[in-house]
Amino acid sequence: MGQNETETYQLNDEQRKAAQFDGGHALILAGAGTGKTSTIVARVDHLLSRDVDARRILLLTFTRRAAREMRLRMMQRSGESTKLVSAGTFHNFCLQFLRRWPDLFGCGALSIIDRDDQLQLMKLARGTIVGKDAQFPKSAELVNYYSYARNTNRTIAEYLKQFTEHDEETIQRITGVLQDYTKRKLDCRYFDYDDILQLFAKGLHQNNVLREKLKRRFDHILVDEMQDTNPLQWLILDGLRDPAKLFCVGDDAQSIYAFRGADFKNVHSFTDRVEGAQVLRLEENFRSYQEILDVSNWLLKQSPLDYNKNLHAARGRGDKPRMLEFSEDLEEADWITEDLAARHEGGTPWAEHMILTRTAFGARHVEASLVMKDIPYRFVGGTQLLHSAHVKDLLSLLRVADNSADQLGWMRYLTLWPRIGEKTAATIIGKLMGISRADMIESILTERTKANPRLAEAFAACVKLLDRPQQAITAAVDKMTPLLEKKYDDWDRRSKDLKLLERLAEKHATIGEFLETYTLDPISESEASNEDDQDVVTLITVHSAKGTEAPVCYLLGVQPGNYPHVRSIGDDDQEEEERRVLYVAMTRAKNELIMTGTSRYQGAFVPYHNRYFAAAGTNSQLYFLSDLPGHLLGDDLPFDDDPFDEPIRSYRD
Ligand SMILES: Nc1ncnc2c1ncn2[C@@H]1O[C@H](COP(=O)(O)OP(=O)(O)OP(=O)(O)O)[C@@H](O)[C@H]1O
Repeated sequence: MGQNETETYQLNDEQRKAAQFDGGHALILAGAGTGKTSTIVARVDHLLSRDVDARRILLLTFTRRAAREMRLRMMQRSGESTKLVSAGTFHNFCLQFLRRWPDLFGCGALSIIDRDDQLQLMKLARGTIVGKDAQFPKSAELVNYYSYARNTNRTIAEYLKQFTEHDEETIQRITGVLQDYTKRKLDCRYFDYDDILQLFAKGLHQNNVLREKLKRRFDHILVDEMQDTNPLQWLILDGLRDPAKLFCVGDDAQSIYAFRGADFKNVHSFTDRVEGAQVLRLEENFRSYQEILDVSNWLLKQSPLDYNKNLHAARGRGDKPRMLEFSEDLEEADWITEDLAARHEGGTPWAEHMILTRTAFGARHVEASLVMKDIPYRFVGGTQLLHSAHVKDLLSLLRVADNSADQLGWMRYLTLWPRIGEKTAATIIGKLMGISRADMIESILTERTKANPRLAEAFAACVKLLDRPQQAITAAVDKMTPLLEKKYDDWDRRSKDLKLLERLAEKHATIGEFLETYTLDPISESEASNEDDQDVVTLITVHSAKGTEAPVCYLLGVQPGNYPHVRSIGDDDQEEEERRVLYVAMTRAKNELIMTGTSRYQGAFVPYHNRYFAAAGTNSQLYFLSDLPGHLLGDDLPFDDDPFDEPIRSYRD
């Protein structure tokens, strides 16, 4: 749904039936744009009208953005009382209870770490257990194994045996590294993304007291994007249901998170797992014109899987999607931004346009062109604000102020200062471990880092401001600016990001909460800087675009090698997921879908996009749109109507 739109329409019969369902558990199987979000919002309204206490409704989403959007729409529809509905991501929901009852879950204070930290920690574990062995899986692969096994609720050994070709000895060594990794994590009181769900699921299923407490907390559990739940998330829902009723909404054709262990069969096997559950369908699409759905329907029909989807448009007919081909990236980018500028000059707000990209990297030419033409934009899924080096430097101080056992944070913070190398830092960290009193830490720092008095001062200042994150950042910036100015040539540009941080922190109650929010659900630089500006173009990765829409959508890089992505070719499941990624992308458009691509692929320049692979010596079937009938597209792709590609019929025939 377009952000901040107020619903002025009536639900159709399918939606009403779903929203007012008064039976037990329900699965709402719905195609793109059929109003899943609207139906969930209407369901909450229905429950409230039946005097269900808002506090006993739980609404789980996959992203913070989706939760925010739901909260806003619930409020618009049903008013203030919806503020009492618990609406958040799976991770936030679980974390809230881990924090509330740490003893019952068996966890104390903790800091959430992101993938970069996981990699660093894994590198240390790999180095200790395996040493130098180029043949042994790299740290990134090990982090993936670790995460995938847990999200699919398997032991590491089980997972490795089933899904990799490693021999028994390697499996044992990998298990050893992962055990060392776990130990390091616990020593530093770190939690990674998956720990949150795992610990919650474990407590829920293995601790009867806890389960009874949790089960009694909610009467209705509403789940958005059910197709993206992984087995661990399913275990959580399963543990919370009965007497609580599940109301799960999903679309198997939009499942694009298999790489995180999501299993869209959770949708298919719902009625087998949840006895007596009913399946309701939503099939009328309210978002797009039929021509956009025709191309999307065609794409799904080519699949060997039966998605059983044939979306029809409530809005009727409009323009056909267009396919534009350029000889290179820059040309593609310039065309898009010129088109945008012309539309804006013609009176269309920037916000009505969305540019979808496969990856942040794949949009760099467009981003550059937007900047050059001064077009305001927000890049959702772009370069993460908290990932840039200078921001990480500053955050290292906040991290150690918040959790003094945070060894990675200390290593970064200490080595920023002159004459403190990794060895010295390691010695200081050794002294600090096990000490939790801030004044004692401060005196060790003062004693050990005499040449850099600001190092301890900055720490002391932040510790005092743990519950005033904005002021803590101001203090940290003040103390660290001379240091960072020297480190970065382009400090003027970088320092602007720190201002952004201060602004973001304003909304949070503690440093811990601030760090946690953006570690769990990262925010991009341009998203942070344009958070409050409404009239901007949205540049967005397809994965982040799920659940959103715009009147005009430009879909970048629609060309062989991208759909399916070359890396997925050969793996049937992955190829199929790629089809769903393209499907999600296409179905975001309300009025106009403009697909663009470049004609360079693997060095081969071929004039027509649907013949690249043949020219590059590759199987043309590997491009999803190679057989797309020309009549489904607008005028820019005259392939099927090519006047030179028709036998001439004699007038005598
Ligand atoms: N009954 C209705 N009448 C008119 N418009 C509707 C109706 N229901 C939903 N819409 C509109 O249709 C669009 C799609 O709705 P929504 O975003 O809820 O769909 P969705 O099923 O969540 O889509 P997706 O899964 O593709 O993200 C929105 O613009 C919404 O305002």
